[in-house]
Order: sequence, then structure tokens, then C-alpha cells
Amino acid sequence: MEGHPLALHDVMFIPALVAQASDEQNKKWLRRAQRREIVGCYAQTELGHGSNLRKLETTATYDVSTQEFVLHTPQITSLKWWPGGLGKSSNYAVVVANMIVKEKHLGPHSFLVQLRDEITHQSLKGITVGDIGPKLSFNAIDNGFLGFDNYRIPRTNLLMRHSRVEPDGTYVKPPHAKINYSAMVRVRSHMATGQGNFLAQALTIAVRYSTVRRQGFIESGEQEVKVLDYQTQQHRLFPSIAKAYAFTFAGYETIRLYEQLLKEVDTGNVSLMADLHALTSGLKSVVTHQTAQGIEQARMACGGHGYSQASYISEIFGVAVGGCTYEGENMVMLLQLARYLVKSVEQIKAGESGKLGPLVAYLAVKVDGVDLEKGVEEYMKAFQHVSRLQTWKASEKFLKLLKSGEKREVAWNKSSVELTRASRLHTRLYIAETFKRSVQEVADPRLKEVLTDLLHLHVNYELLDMATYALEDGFLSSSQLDYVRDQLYFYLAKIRPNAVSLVDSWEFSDMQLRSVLGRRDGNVYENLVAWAKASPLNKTDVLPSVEKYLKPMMNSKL
Ligand SMILES: CCCCCCCC/C=C\CCCCC/C=C/C(=O)SCCNC(=O)CCNC(=O)[C@H](O)C(C)(C)COP(=O)(O)OP(=O)(O)OC[C@H]1O[C@@H](n2cnc3c(N)ncnc32)[C@H](O)[C@@H]1OP(=O)(O)O
Ligand SMILES: Cc1cc2nc3c(=O)[nH]c(=O)nc-3n(C[C@H](O)[C@H](O)[C@H](O)COP(=O)(O)OP(=O)(O)OC[C@H]3O[C@@H](n4cnc5c(N)ncnc54)[C@H](O)[C@@H]3O)c2cc1C
Repeated sequence: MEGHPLALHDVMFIPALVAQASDEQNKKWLRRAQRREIVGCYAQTELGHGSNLRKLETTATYDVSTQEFVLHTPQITSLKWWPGGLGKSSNYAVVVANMIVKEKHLGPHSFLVQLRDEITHQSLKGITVGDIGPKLSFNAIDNGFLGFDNYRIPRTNLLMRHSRVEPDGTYVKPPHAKINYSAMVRVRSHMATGQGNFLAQALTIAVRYSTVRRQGFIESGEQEVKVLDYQTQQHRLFPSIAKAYAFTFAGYETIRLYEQLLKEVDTGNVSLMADLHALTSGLKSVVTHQTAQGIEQARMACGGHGYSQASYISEIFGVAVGGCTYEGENMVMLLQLARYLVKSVEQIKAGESGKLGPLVAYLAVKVDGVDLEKGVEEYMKAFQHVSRLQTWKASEKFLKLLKSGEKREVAWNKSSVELTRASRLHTRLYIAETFKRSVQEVADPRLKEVLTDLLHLHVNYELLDMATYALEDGFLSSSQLDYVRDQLYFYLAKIRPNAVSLVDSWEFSDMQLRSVLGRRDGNVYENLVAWAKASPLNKTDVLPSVEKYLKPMMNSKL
């Protein structure tokens, strides 16, 4: 859970080679990387810039006389900063640097760079490398810094699957300007399942503990109740169980789309890139944010013991919440999706609705109202309505500002809160749609019934959560919202008997969870005492600090 020094080798270094190195280059490098003869990381972010990749300061200048690239970090803010596994473990890196050929700045490109000697592991001349120090979490990963002092690498170390520099310095452009960003798109495509998994771990702990913990009464005179029987506890936990499933289903779809993209790009078809970039930008943002909220609720649902490290939930939170920042800060990524949504609105206004992709086609179709009692399809129409409403509102605001003479960037900034709201609603619609489709495809009728209950819980919870949008233009009435509330409470109670099975079905072992509260056998109290007794402070009855500090203080006559 705390991460692994080789995580980035598998998650980004190898995938960057697969997606961006030519077949010829990969004959040399890929097998060695897969056999872990070399260990790599993905070095892009710098001390001064992470989000705005166009302003990366590390340069790779082509020297035609030696057919080498010269890597250089001209000032302190150009140092690579943050890459996982860079500090101590990696001897190679895929380095993203601004490429300069014949004095022309050609933007960020990826290079394979050796950082350390393969035998001694010492850093090579011209390279400054080290660890950036302790972090909120993920402390088993050596996130690092890296500087280059006119460090030379062969021309052939530019990853050349999609773009090339010939020996004479001729530049061959890629089929899509952002194709070098594929390693990021890959991780973003996987993040919904990864985050769903973090959320699932925290929920397994909280739900299991909530059936062990007894506190208070629902009906007087009875035995104290399991805290999971309180409606508030169910409301805290069960919608997140539904989300963990929903995120996993959505993630399966984006992983499949990424694989499809890789194949299509190899045949020169880059049409899926913009769609997948927009989709994964929104999804990673919404999923990481909601996962962090869900994990924190799971911790609080465990009361005081949730705050102890014995719960292990704080560690899960620390790791998961990193996802709100890495692979693109969430606001920045929501704004990337917003660009796509605004473009779609502009297309509709230009009478080109027919050209809209399937995920945004709903933006052109107005619905007057819904009959929620008819079922989940009507909820989907309601989600479409609020997303459409907000997307149009935010887009109109931006376009009006533009028309009034504001510069594009200024108009964008003044509309950005509204735009991020639109992106979230659009993404939540996508999550609900994929959840619905995935449940419909389940063959086992008993499994389908339980998952359908979760789906119903999800759509009612979500609609209530975004109710202000739906009330704003009178699309939903307050009596319809009362119906949604009643449905929500109905499904909380219906799910209660299956709650433990739903979390057990994720099959986390005790070793994986590392939680005293979430033990499969439920022996929480004995093990909490054993855990406390094993604390380093309990190794001796009297600590050395007693003689050194406490006694002089207690005996002081002052
Ligand atoms: C197996 C996977 C494992 C799953 C993991 C789950 C569990 C994990 C556990 C442990 C592992 C931890 C791993 C952590 C690793 C972390 C790594 C990193 O963080 S790497 C660094 C990531 N950095 C970023 O994400 C930077 C964010 N910034 C950007 O992406 C860009 O700067 C930008 C904001 C997109 C802007 O780019 P740029 O300035 O170049 O663009 P513009 O010139 O403004 O043009 C924008 C147009 O370009 C289009 N665009 C942008 N990106 C893409 C893309 N990737 N694909 C397609 N199109 C793209 C954009 O849409 C604009 O188009 P138009 O609107 O103009 O048409
Ligand atoms: C755990 C972890 C692991 C990481 N691993 C790697 C790795 O392996 N390799 C690597 O290269 N990097 C890695 N990173 C770096 C990470 O990708 C960046 O930190 C991330 O992309 C955010 O960039 P930033 O730090 O520049 O944030 P900033 O952009 O400085 O963000 C600060 C604030 O400014 C806002 N902001 C910035 N730009 C805009 C804008 N255009 N519009 C509106 N608001 C804006 C943001 O929303 C945010 O609120 C890692 C980071 C973490 C935390």
C-alpha cells in the first residue's frame, strides 16, 4: 500500500517504451526492462512546472555534428521533481524534455536516458539525482529530483515510434501533436479501477468493523445494536460501496478504450485520442475526489478506532488522495474535459449535431421531464438533463464573455468554476451509464439482483446530491425529490443484509488490508490490545525520558 520503488517501472516506464519507442528501439530496451535488467521511471514534472507541460524547462538540443542530444536543466526550477522511483532505485528514465532542433523548439518529447552505472549504480557524470524527502504517504516510493549538466545521449535515444529526428536534423512530425502524452493517458485510463480498489479496501474495513462494533440502541431494552444497523452508518458507507463497483466498471471500459487506441494509433488512426483524453481527464478527477471522500467517511464510520493506525484507513487515504494530484491536478484535468464540452456546444450551435461523438450526443437533445417511477432509464435522462443544463450555461457564459471582447484565456478563467461543474456532471453521467450497462450484462440472476440494488442506490444518491441543478429550472419537483429520498432509504435497508458479502466479494486478504479493525475473523478487541502492547513505547515499563526529563522537572524546587 505504501507503494513500491519499482511501481513506476511497471506503471509508466515500460508502458512509455511500449507506446512511444519504435520496434527497433524496443528490441534493444523493452526485453531488458521487462526482465528488470534495467530499472526505470517516468521523469516529466519539474520543480517549477507540472501542469503546464509547454513550459517544461529541461531542454534536449540536437547536435548534428555528433548526432547527439544534449540534455540540460538551466536553472533550479528546471530540475525534474517528483518522479516515482527516480531518487534511488532507477538507473534509467524516460525523460520528457523540450526538444530543440536547428534552433526550433519542437515541444515536449520523450527520451530514454541512462542515469546510473549499470554495475556500480553510481550516478553518471553530468547527472544530479536524489530523493525529494518524506511525503504525506507513498513513502516506500523514492520520488526523486534530477538535473542535467549538458548531458549527452545518442540521437537514437529519442523515442521514435511516432516522431523522428533524422541524422541530418530533419524532423518527422507525429500523427497527433499530443501523442507523446500517451503514458499519462494510460495511467489515467487505469485510475478508475485503481481508485475503486482503494475505496473498496477502506469499505471492507469499515463495514466489517461496523458489524463487530455494538453501540447504543435502536429499540430500548434490546441488546446494543451493531453500528451498521443505524441508517446514518448505512448512508455513510453503502453509497460508497456502490461507487467502488461503479468506478471499477467505468475503469474496465477506459482500459479497453486505451488498448483500442494503441492499436488504432499504430495504423495511423488517431481519431480516438481527443475523446479518450477528455473522458479520462474527467473520470480521473471525479473518481479520485469521490474516493478520497469515501475513504475519509469510512474512517469516521469507525469512530475513535478509525483514527488509530491500527485501522490502516489513514494509510489508504494518504495513498489514494495522491491521485487527485498526480497524472494531472484535478481542476486542470476537469478544464481539459470542459474544452471538449464547449467545443461540442459550439458544434451544436453551428448546426453540426450529427458530428457529435456518442458520449456527448445528449447535449443536443432536450428532455422536458421524467417519470422516475418508471425506473433507471428515467434517472439517466435526469442526469443528462442536469449535465446538459450546466454545460450549456457554462459554455454560454464563456462564449458571451468572448463576444464582449474578453481575451479567450481571460473569458475561460472567468467561466472556469462553472466549467468544472459541467465536467463533473458529465462524468457522473458517464459513471452512472457504464454502471447501468455493466449490471444489465450480468448473467447470474442472483448476482444481478444485488448489483441492481446497488445501482438503484447509486442513482438515487447521485440525483439527490445534484438536486439543486435539477430544481433550478423546475425539471424536478420537490415531490419527485421526496420520492428519490424514499427510494434511497429503501435501498439502504434492502442492501443491509448483503453488505458484508458485498465487501467480502472483493476478497482482500488480511495481509493486504493490514487492518486490525477489518480482520476477516472479527476478533477486533483482542487484537487491538495486542497491537497496542506491541507499540515501541511499551517495550519498557519506564522510558529513559523519565530519568532525563520528567524527574528533574518533578523534583525541581522552582
Ligand atoms: C496500470 C496502471 C496503474 C493504475 C494506477 C492505479 C493505482 C496506482 C498506484 C500506484 C502508482 C502511482 C503512480 C503515480 C504516477 C504519477 C505519475 C505522474 O504524475 S506523471 C506526470 C503527470 N503530469 C500531468 O498529468 C501533467 C498534466 N498536464 C497536461 O497533461 C498538459 O499540460 C495539459 C494540461 C493537457 C495541456 O497540455 P498542452 O499545454 O500541451 O496543451 P495545449 O497546447 O494547451 O493544447 C491542449 C489541446 O491538446 C489536447 N490534449 C492535451 N493532452 C492530450 C492528450 N493526452 N491526448 C489528446 N489530446 C490532448 C487538448 O484536448 C487540447 O485540444 P483542443 O481543445 O485544443 O482541441
Ligand atoms: C504521489 C505523486 C507521484 C507523482 N509521480 C510523478 C511521476 O512519477 N512522474 C512525474 O513526472 N511526476 C509525478 N508527479 C507530479 C505530478 O504529476 C504533478 O504534481 C501534477 O501533475 C500537478 O502539477 P503541479 O505540481 O505543477 O501542480 P500545480 O499546477 O502547481 O497546481 C497548483 C494549483 O494550481 C492550479 N492550477 C494550475 N494550473 C492551472 C490552470 N491552468 N487552470 C486552473 N488552475 C490551475 C491547480 O488546480 C492547483 O490548485 C507525482 C506527484 C505526486 C503527488
